[in-house]
Formats: sequence, structure tokens, C-alpha cells
Amino acid sequence: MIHYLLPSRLLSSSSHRAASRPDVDPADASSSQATSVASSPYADAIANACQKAWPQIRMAAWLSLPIGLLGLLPSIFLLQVFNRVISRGGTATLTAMVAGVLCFLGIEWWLRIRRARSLREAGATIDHDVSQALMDSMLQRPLLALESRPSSQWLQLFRDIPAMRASISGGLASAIFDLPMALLALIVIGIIAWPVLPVIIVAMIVLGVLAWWWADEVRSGRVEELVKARALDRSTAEVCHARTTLKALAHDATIKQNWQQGYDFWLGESFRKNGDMENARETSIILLTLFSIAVITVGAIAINEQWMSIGSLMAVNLLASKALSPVAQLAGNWRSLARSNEATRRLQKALEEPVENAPPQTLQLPRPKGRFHLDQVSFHYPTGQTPLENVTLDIGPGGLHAIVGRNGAGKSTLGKLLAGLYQPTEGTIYIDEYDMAQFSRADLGHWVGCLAQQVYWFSGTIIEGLRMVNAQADDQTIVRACQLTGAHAFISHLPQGYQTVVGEGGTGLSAGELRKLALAQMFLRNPSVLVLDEPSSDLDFDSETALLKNLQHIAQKLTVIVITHSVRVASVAQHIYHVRGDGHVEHGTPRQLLPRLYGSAYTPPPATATPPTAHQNQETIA
Ligand SMILES: Nc1ncnc2c1ncn2[C@@H]1O[C@H](COP(=O)(O)OP(=O)(O)OP(=O)(O)O)[C@@H](O)[C@H]1O
Repeated sequence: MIHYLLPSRLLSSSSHRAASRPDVDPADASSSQATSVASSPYADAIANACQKAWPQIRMAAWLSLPIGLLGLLPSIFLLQVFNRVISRGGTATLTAMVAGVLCFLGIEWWLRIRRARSLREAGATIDHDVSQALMDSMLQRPLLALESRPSSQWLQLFRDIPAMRASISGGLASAIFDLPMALLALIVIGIIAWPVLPVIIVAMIVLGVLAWWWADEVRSGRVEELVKARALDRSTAEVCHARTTLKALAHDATIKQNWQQGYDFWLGESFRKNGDMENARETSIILLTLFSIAVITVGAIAINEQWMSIGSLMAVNLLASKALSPVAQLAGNWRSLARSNEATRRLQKALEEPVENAPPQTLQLPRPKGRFHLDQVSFHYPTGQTPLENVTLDIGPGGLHAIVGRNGAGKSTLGKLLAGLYQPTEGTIYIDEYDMAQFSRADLGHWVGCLAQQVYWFSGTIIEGLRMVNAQADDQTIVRACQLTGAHAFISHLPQGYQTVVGEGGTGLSAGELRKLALAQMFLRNPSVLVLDEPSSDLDFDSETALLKNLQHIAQKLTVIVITHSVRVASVAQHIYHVRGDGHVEHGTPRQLLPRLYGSAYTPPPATATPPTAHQNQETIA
């Protein structure tokens, strides 16, 4: 029976229902549109993890048999004490029996420990494998797919994993494992106290019906509380994430009101559901007491009629609780199965979503010179926006290139396409002679460094963060990369220098300092092409000047593509690509384009850097 509680089994029963469910998360629904089971190597992760954990679960099930048998001993001991010791005064018999019972109790204790360990191991196996698969699937999916689900939903998915495994390592599994013990107890009751057997059978049926009634909760999928809890989690995560903005806005009343509304909804639903569950639990307790009274009453009548002994009645009282408690526990544990069911369905849906198409390259390709050719490239967002339509252009090799345009025109989109973060909807992008579609972002990462518009710094020391991108980099290389971006100057002034601990997301450093560190990280990877999205946006005038000087220097060896609103940056570029916002990109030299785009703000730079030759591309940045 436990086999049918495995998350992989829960899936098969819930997947068909999910399609018709009105409470399905909109993000889940949108992602499921793109779902292709075949295209995800993680689609079978839950089934495989359950299969891997199955030997331990089976072991726990086998161990439950001797545990069940040994569980009968106390009642038999009680029966013997009444029938042989008390009535006949056999102290030696009592000593022997106590020694025997203690010995068997020791064995039962060991078996129980072993069973609990097996279940823990099974749970840990499922947890470990599914977490790994979820993390890999998240990191390997295309950026556009990642962006379609907010980070709070990803967090919820990771929290779903313990909920999923609860069906096999929680109280429900133990209740099911103890069911054979209930059957054994019934047989023994039939032998030693048959007159009370009907009472216990009736009790089991009543508790079973109660358990079945709660199972309906699972079957019909009425889990509104869980859906509301998810919505509340999402809004709480958003408020936590936006705490600085909320403080800055100093107007958090609307947000607070929305959050409170969600919270009250969830609390109301949870209160109702908890009330129902508590009623069921309390009813089970009263029913158990009621049945115990019924057993004693029927037993007393049977003793008066000399159908059974007092010892049998005492033993039956113990046995009845052994027979009934697993069934009563079932009634109280359906909720964890409902949670597990929901969690498994969501996880499976996420794991089935496609990951990046391009398999990792098995061939070490030569370092590209950094020439891009866009051939009839179009890009549409799922929302319908088309920032690029039928664009054909060449960039590089080498040189400093600026992508300019108004807000929302499509500059970052073009940058992401060049970095391989997005795939064109139509057309082809070549890097040197290679079609970029054949490379995963991991492969391209060695060649095309990309600085995102928003920098995120993982918590830890500065040196750890820098080494994260290139573990082999020696101290000299790290310092050189930091000098190039201007990071070295501010790090040198910190009391702990490169050992300074930076908080989550870069807390403790200014936006400009973080940008300098992120640039240094990119230089440490030593790519052939740099795609920098507004690299100078947080920099002061001197830092921008220094950065420009360095970029001009680097552009003599590598292809440097800068997305910028800064006329200073655009002025020193060799080529300008103006993303017009109507899907088209015009290009020319700064002299041709910038006077029209920036008007009087543009003053031509004194000299233009010489375009590099192809062989210069072999050199390193830092
Ligand atoms: N993940 C996304 N999903 C849907 N639409 C998007 C997404 N990212 C951007 N867009 C839309 O695509 C268009 C181009 O966005 P993009 O970020 O490329 O503009 P941009 O030129 O870099 O703007 P800015 O100068 O403000 O950074 C915008 O209209 C934007 O709303």
C-alpha cells in the first residue's frame, strides 16, 4: 500500500486532475504551455528518486512485520501474569517472563530504530535527488523561461520538496506500516477474547470510514488553504525583497493592505481547515475511549458468563489500542498526503519544463576572434513585444562598440542575444563562423563575458566572490583585474581588504563598488567578447573616465560591446548601433549618428583608437 503513497504514484493520480483545476497558479499555467516532457532530462527525477529510495522503504515495510509481532508481547505478558502468576503465585515464572519481555523489548527497540532510519534514508534520498534535479533544471533553463517565474516561486518549489517526501517518511507511512499489526492484534483477540472481537471490528470500520472521509479531501483536491498559503508566501517574499524601496517610498499602506488581505484570506482558510482536522482528531480520541468502554462492558459480560478470563480482558484492552491506533492515525494524516500531493504535482510540472537545447560541447573549439554576424534576426517576447525585427548587422572583431537607444527600445535584448542568453525567434547569430545556437550559455560563458544591468553579489568575502568565477586565478591576476575596473582602490581602503565580508546581494557596498567588482569578475574569466549593459551607470566621473580608458585599451585586443545611455561612452566607441525601438537597428560611426541622437551634448573625441588586428585577440585582459 505504501507504494501508492510514493510521490511518483501521487503524480499519476493528480496530473490529469491538474489540467482541470481552477486554482492552478498562473505562472505554473504559463510555464506549462511551454512544457515538453521529452525536452527535459529532469522529467523523471521524482520517479527515479522514488525508485532509488524504494529498497529502504521496502526494508522499513519488512521490519514492520517483526515489530508488529513483538508489539503483541505486552498483552500476552499481561494475560500470562493474570492467568499464571497472580492466580498461582509463581514468582519464578514472573522473573522468567519479565526477563523474556525485556529481551524482546530490546529487540523491538532496535527494529524500530532501524525502521525509522530506513525511512529517514528514503526521505533523504528523495530530498537529495529531487533538490539536485530542481537546482540543475533551474540553472539550465533559458533565461527567458527563468524570468517567467518570480524568485519567490522558485523558493516555494524548493520548500515543496520536504512536503513531497512527507508522504513516505511522515506519520502516514508509519500508520500504514502498523496496519499489519492491527490485523495480527485482531487475530489474537479472536483467539483469547472472541466475545469482544465484533466490538473491535465495528470500531475499526467506524474509524476507517472517518479516514476514508478525509481521503476525499485528497481525491477532490480541495486544498484552497495550500493555494492561499502559496499566494501569501509570494507576497511576503516580494515585500521582503522590496523592503528598501518601500522604505524609500515611505508609502507602504497599499502594499501592507494587500498583504494583510492575503494573510487574512489564508488565516481564515487555515482556521477552517485546522478546525475540521482538529475536530476529526478529537472525534477519533473520543471514539477510541468510547470503544474502550464498549470493550470493557462486553468483556465484563463475557467474564460473568465465563466465556473469557479477566486476564484476557486486560490483554484485549492493550490489543484493542494496537489494532485501532493505526486506523485512527490514518484519519489524522490525510492532510499531509494532500500537501504532498500538491507539492509533487507542482514539482513535476517544473521539472518537466524544457532546459537549454544546446548540449555541452564535447570538442574544445578555438578561441573566437569575436566577430558577430546577425542574419535576419528577429526576437519576440512571449508577451508580444518585438524589439528586433529582421535585423542584419556585423559587430567586430575587436573594437569598442556602443549600443544606444531610448528606454525600452531593445538594447538589453540585443545584448542578451549577443551573449547567448536569449535565442533569436527567427534568424541566426554567428560568432566567427559558428552558429551560436549550437552552444549552451555555459560554453559561451568562456568566450562572451556579460555584465548584466543589475548586479547581484553573493554573500561572502570579496576574494571568494572573485575566485568563484575563476578558481585558478592567482593573486596577481585578481589584483590586476580589480585595478582595471577601479575596484582595487576601494578594496585597499577597507580594513579587511580582499577578506571583507559582503552581505547578501552586495549589502555593505555601494552600487558603483559592486559594479566595479562585477566587471572585475568578468575580466577574470578572460573572454574574447565583453557585453556590458550600462557599465558606467553607477560610476562617478573619475571612475567612468578610468573605465573608458581601460575599455578602449581592452578593445584593442577584444570585442567590447557597451550598452549605454552615456554620450561620453558612446563618443569613444568606434561603432554605434542605434536600436530604434521599431524593431530596426541603424549603425554608423559616432560622428555620423551621435550629433543627431544626442544633439549639442555630443562633442567629438580628440582621437579614435585604431581597430585591432585578429592576432591581437589571443592576449588576456587581466
Ligand atoms: N522578460 C521580458 N518579458 C517580456 N517583455 C520584456 C522582457 N524584458 C524586456 N521586455 C520588453 O522588451 C522591450 C525592450 O526591453 P529592453 O530591456 O531590451 O529595453 P532597453 O532598451 O534595454 O531599455 P532600458 O534603456 O530602459 O534599459 C521593452 O518594451 C520591455 O518592456
